[in-house]
Order: sequence, then C-alpha cells, then structure tokens
Amino acid sequence: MSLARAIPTTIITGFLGAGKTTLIRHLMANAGGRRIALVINEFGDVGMDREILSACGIQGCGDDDIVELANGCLCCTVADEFLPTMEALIHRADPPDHIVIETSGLALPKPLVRAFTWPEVRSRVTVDGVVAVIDGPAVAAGLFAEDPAAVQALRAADAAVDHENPLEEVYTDQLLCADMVLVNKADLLDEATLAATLETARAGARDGVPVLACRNGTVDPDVLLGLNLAVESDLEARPTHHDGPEGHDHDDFESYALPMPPVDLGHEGPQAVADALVPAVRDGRVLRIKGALDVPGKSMRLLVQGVGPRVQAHYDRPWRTGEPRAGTLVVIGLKGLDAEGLSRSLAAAVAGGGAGP
Ligand SMILES: Nc1nc2c(ncn2[C@@H]2O[C@H](COP(=O)(O)OP(=O)(O)OP(=O)(O)O)[C@@H](O)[C@H]2O)c(=O)[nH]1
Repeated sequence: MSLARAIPTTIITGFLGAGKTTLIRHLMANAGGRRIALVINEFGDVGMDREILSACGIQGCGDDDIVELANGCLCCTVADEFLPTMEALIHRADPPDHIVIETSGLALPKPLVRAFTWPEVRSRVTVDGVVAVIDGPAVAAGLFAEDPAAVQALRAADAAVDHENPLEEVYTDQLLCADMVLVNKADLLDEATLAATLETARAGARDGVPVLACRNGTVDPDVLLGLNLAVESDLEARPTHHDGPEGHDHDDFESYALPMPPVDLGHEGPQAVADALVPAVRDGRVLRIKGALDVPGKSMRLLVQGVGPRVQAHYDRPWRTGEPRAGTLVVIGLKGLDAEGLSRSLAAAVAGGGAGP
C-alpha cells in the first residue's frame, strides 16, 4: 500500500471571462519552485486557454504540465475524462506538488469536488480549496442578478421554474462552493462601486469566506494555495441548485467556432480590429468571444479576447510551421443567438480591420 501524501488540488471556478486564465498565468509566473500541473476545461469544442498559457513562455507552463479537457464540461464528464486525467497525474514518475484545475466558466464546482471522493483517486488527491474568480464589472452591472418581475412572470406560467436568469444560476453555485472569492477587474471599478461589489459578493458567499479585490489575478500564490481544507469532506456545507448524482445540462448556452477572413489592419494597431468587433458583440446574448486572427504579412497571430462588450487584441505568438493561418473566433452565448448574422458581422469587421466594415 502506498503511503504517498495526497496531492493538494485547487479548483479555480468563475464565470466566462472573469479572469481565471489570467490568474493562473500569474500563479505560474510566481510559483516559487512549486511544480504545478494544470488541468484546463473549456466550454465548446475549440479550447484556447491551453494555447494562451503555453504561449506565455513562463516556465512551468510547458506542454507536459497542462492537460486540456476540451470536450464538454468537466463537471459533467467526471468519469470519462476527469478521473483518468487525475490518475495519470498521480501515477507519474515525478508527480506534481500541486494540481490546479481551471473549470469552464459554465461548470458547477460541486460535482467536480464530489469526484475527489471516488475510490480511484480518494487518498491520492485532496481539494485544497475552491477559488471563485468574479468579474467585478459584470456583477456591478447586474449581469447575474435576478429580475424579480421576470421571475414572477415565469413562475406564473410554470410553477417549476426556479430561475429566470441562467447566468445567475451558474454564478450563485460557483460562489456558494467557494472557499475564497476574488473580485477581479478592480481596475475597471471606481472605489464606491468596488466596495459595493465586494459587499454583493460577500452576501452571496458562505459565511466567513474571504472576499478579496484584485486586478489581473495578481494574488500571492501563498494566499491562493495551501488552504488545506479537504473540501471533499465538507460537501454538505455547500448548497447548489443542482444537487444529485447527475450533471447539469447546458441548454441555456451555445458555443460556435466561426471561421474568420484575414485582417487588413492598414496602418492601424491591433486594438483597431478589437474596436471594430465591439458593435457585433454588443448583442446581449454574446457572453464571451476569443480566438486568433491572421494578419497577412505578420509572423504572429492576433489573439482576440472579449468579455461582454469589452474586446482586446494583441499578438501572442508566431504561427507555427505547418499550422494553417486560419482565423477563428469562438463565441459563447445564450441560446437563441443569431450565429449566422453574428458570423457575418464579425467577418465584416475583421476584413475591414482598422478601416472598419
Ligand atoms: N481590465 C482588466 N481586464 C482583465 C483583468 N483580468 C482579466 N482581464 C481580461 O479579461 C479577459 C478574460 O480573461 P481570462 O483570464 O481569459 O478569463 P477566463 O475566466 O479564463 O475566461 P474563460 O476561460 O473564457 O471563462 C482577457 O481579455 C483578460 O485580459 C483585470 O483585472 N482587469
């Protein structure tokens, strides 16, 4: 029988675009000699986060230490994908000191924590803590708030309806499972709004859970790691909308990988194309957009990142030898999104580059 100590595992949860990958980049850059393995899961078939992390050039973000589970949502594919991944990490000749799991923005953390009690991994890994990254401006704008009038109207039509806002449902579950809450993007909030947003987050979290403000995920790894909470033994303290052995479905959300034409930037800088995309993503059903674009004549690909109506672009890494220079934008939105119309307007904005469509 092995007496190896259980490998502490930190689960990073948080809604689409809240800043989980940014937090992990900071963590990896400041790991202080810890060997950290990352398990990354994204909603939709095309994962970008592994690419973003492995393009960052930080030691420890090497390909071997990043496992991507791109198909489906980790909390719903525990047996098929998650457990074999964890077993492979545990049984490595040189197991990591710590495992960090970035869940998809739509995942509910509790079923994932429950998986740590499965016989395959119990006693070999333990959940050190669940960290929820909150998008401060999105919370301040009421993106996750219930609209009481709409809830009432739905209840009148169907007594079984609990939540009118599917975003609120995911957000609440993530917050209630957290051992630490980071209100990120504090740089985009004024002092009073930040104070109010911290209060809103505190009200949504369990009693006594620390709620910290941060920007660009710059949190000391000593604060983040080593909570030593054995969360899997404390599941009952964490309420959820989706208790039960089955996963949840994602019927409220859809994801598309949209092919994009080359960008003609003219004399403009990369942000010009990001700005040109904003009108197209202003549709309230678009929650997240990310992808890479081809700028002819440039050896680097142009990485685009958008959360709600904020879109940014920068060159992140050279196109690899043999890699097709095919522009793609992954869009995640609420069901009912006009994907064809969106695809047309995004493509027109991209083709127009800095000149605009
Ligand atoms: N202004 C500002 N932008 C931020 C901050 N943190 C992250 N961002 C930006 O927000 C966008 C989303 O950040 P990510 O770290 O990719 O978010 P995520 O939670 O991993 O996103 P998903 O994996 O799609 O759910 C990126 O464009 C980041 O550069 C912050 O503190 N301030």
